[in-house]
Amino acid sequence: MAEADSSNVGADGSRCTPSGASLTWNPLWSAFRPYVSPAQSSGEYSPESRGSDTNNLRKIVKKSLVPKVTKGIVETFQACNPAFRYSESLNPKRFLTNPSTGVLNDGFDNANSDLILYVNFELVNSETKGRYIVKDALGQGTFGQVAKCWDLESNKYVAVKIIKNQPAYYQQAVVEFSILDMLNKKYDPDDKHHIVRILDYFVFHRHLCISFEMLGSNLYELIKMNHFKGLPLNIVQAFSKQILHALVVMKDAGIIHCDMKPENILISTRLKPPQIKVIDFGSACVEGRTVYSYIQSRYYRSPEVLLGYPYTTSIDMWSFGCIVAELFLGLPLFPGASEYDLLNRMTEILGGQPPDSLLRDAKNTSKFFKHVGSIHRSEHDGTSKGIISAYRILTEDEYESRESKKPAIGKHYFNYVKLDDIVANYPYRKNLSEKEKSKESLTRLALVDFLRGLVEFDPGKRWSPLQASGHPFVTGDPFELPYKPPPESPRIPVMPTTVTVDHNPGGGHWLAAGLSPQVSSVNKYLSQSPHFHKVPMSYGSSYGSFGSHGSYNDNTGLESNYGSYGDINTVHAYNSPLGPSGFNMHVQVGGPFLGASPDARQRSQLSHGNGYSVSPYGGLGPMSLGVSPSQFTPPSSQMQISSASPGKYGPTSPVRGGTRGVSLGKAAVVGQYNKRSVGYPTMCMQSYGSASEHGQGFCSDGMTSNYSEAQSPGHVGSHIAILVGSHSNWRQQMGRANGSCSLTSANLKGYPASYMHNSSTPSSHRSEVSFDKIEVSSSSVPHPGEWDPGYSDESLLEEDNIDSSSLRTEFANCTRLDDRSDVASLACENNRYSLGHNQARVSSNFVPSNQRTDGLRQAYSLAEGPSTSHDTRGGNGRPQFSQNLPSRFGQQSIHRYNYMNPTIMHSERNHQHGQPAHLTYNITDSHSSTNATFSNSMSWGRRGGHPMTTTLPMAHSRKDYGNI
Ligand SMILES: Nc1ncnc2c1ncn2[C@@H]1O[C@H](COP(=O)(O)OP(=O)(O)OP(=O)(O)O)[C@@H](O)[C@H]1O
Repeated sequence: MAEADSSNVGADGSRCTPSGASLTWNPLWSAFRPYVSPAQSSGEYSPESRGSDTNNLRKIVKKSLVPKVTKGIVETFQACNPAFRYSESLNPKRFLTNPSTGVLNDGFDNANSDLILYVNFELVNSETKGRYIVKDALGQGTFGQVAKCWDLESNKYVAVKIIKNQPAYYQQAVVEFSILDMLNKKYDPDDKHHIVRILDYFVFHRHLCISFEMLGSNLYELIKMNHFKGLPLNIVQAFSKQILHALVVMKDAGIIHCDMKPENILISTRLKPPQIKVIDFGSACVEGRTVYSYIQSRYYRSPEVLLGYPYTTSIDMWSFGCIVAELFLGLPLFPGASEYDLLNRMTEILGGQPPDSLLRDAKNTSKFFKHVGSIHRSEHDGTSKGIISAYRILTEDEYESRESKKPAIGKHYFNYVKLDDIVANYPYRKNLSEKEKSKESLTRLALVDFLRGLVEFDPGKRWSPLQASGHPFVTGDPFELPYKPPPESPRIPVMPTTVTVDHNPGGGHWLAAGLSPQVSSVNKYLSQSPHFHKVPMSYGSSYGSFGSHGSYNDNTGLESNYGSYGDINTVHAYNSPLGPSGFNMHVQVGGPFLGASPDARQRSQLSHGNGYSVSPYGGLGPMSLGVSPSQFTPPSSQMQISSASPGKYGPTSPVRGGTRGVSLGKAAVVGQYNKRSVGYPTMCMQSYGSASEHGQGFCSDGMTSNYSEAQSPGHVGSHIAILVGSHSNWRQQMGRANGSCSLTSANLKGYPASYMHNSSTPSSHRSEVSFDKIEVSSSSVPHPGEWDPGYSDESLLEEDNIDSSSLRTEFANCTRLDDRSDVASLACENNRYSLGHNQARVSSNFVPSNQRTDGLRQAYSLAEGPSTSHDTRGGNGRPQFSQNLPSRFGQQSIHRYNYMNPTIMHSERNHQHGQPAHLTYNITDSHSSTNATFSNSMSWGRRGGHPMTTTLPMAHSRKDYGNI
């Protein structure tokens, strides 16, 4: 606008007024000359057009400066220069991946084998032509990245997990996908069981991408937003019920999640009323085929896992109990700084210890217990009766002398020791009438009883999800103690062959559980596949140990094979003539061949190979399902995560790291500490979305009685059934595991075949991976709306719908936020939420739900107290509170559009320093109590007078690697 139009320049070079009057050149005039519309300057000016020009001008002028130069910048430019054209391609890129220098995969990947993402980057499913526009980062971990993407087909946001471009990560993702796909399709087709949905998957530039439904905040964030004061009981009840739904399905399918914790339960805001969903099946395994002994995040780790005892789906119930307690208390029930500390807390708080039968057989018993030889009355039981046991937990000194190191002991945050007292004396919300308090006290009784059935030392007595679902705390029925759960089918005996793999760096388990990356004799049909590639004999040392029947990998090309895997396993693969591309493959672990399809005309038998996966190209490669990526990483390439440097590869949480040592991303990179529990699941793989979905029995548990169910009904498509046909009782749900899932060639076009074959990670690749200097894009990156013309208000709104206000929408329809009383009340009656008033309050002043704002950070650090930064548990500080450091999720400080009003959680509760209100089971009015408590009278908000120290446990930094 400042530049003079050429039409205003006179023939002599002097400036003219619009009317043509010649002027001596005067820059001031040129800068402030009256506006001349294009029509005027082109001579098409007429008095009639003047009005519209002026209106147009007014439109621009009317807007305040900020919108004009921000979201209206294109319009402004065009007003200044009609010839201006906006071109998105000329935009500077806002990178979401760090580092963002392309050094691998033709420049598409950074040094960590992560696809370099930036805002508006397009992911394309080459098969379906589906396009996903990357809008933001949701998470970053060792597995890869999770990006918030706009799905152009559905016009919705989705969360796309983009796996690192490495075989091990790929394989791990296949396991996650396979398990989840089976759960989605076969066990929860109507999406009623609170398990995250998989929407799509594809390979893009050699990266496996899995698209999930977009979810919001997780329960840890929710607790955090409530300043770790715990949630109202009715919310705890509602969430418990929903989580149980998921657990029922998982148990039904024989799937052990292995990493249940608040962080892995996300709130779905699209559903009304808001619901929670369980995510992260990256550690899941199949019951009866458990392999890894080192699983679960520490705070949520069950006694049997801790002690090295065979485990079942009941370990998830233990974790669930811990989650429920944490939802109510706001702090972890067992924030053990070490396993010893964890066990000690369990025995103190619960007043008991694992049964002798467990202690007798668990492999780690001697690490924590002393065998006193005769019946012993435990000191840890506060009751007069004591525990009769031949084992006694070690004292700290004993532990130290036995382990040659002091056990890390964390702080105690509760003013009471016993579970009953902790719950009973937890501060009540303020403004509760006496009547309401007495109602809540009865509900608390129900809660304690509920928790006791979950955090039960004896896995055999621990309630199943179904049994727990009937508890009055969940149903809202009158509570009568003690709750006697209906008998459930006999507990699944853990098969004697269940293997636990040491997490011993020396003895490692590179080849443990999963399936051999190499199988010497390859089924001819496999080898005939144009996409089948024999795995190059390039494996380095294989440290797997499994079974006792000799070397698992009998491939001659293997170098040091330190482990044995048990060659009792037999793999049958056959070609079904009924399916044009039908490969039916059954992997047996011992026992006769079962579940054979009658149409199997040709069959070959593979020995020593119990691990197969589906080649993306349609063939079956000797890849392991549930194989730990680490298995393919020779010791030489082991990587360790510095506890002090939790970068994005650090544990996502203090507890998280504790868990797994696991998997790929997570554990794989931890190298020798890898302890992923994936094993080779009895899993059915089937073409995603193919007609073969109807297949029954391909996921038979391999028992003879399931033979008939293992018949192929003649569907078309690739069926890959991996049967773990054990003689021993594998699980109760005979023949129920008819789910099937697969990643097939058709769906994975473009993925390097070699990745499907358990080939070892090329050393060159490995050497390129640096796990210790990864930083991710930080919250310092400007909001896309600040600079990205492609960013629209609609996208902002869309995001708001997702989890802006994480709770705004999440609970928009169910919360009653009372500003005046500073209590956000949630109306929730047996999962029925009622729309509250004063929603406006939650619509402002949002705080990023997945990113600490100053406010939150401040609040958090206040709670932490000065000592926490010196807390050495896990050796981790709280870098995630730093804006540019990874969050506790082991990911970047995520810049998200979702904001949440922290104040909604700020309601106060009465400070209660009174006498311990010991729980009593003498309920005189039990009938009314529970129901009443679940009525909509519950307030949402923190409790004042938190009985715990204001110093938060280090736990909340979630930086405890838990590998002690
Ligand atoms: N469906 C989803 N909707 C929204 N966010 C998601 C979704 N799935 C995952 N995320 C985000 O991505 C993060 C990582 O996802 P996920 O937990 O599945 O991977 P992970 O392998 O467990 O990662 P980590 O290394 O953090 O354990 C989650 O913590 C969450 O913040």
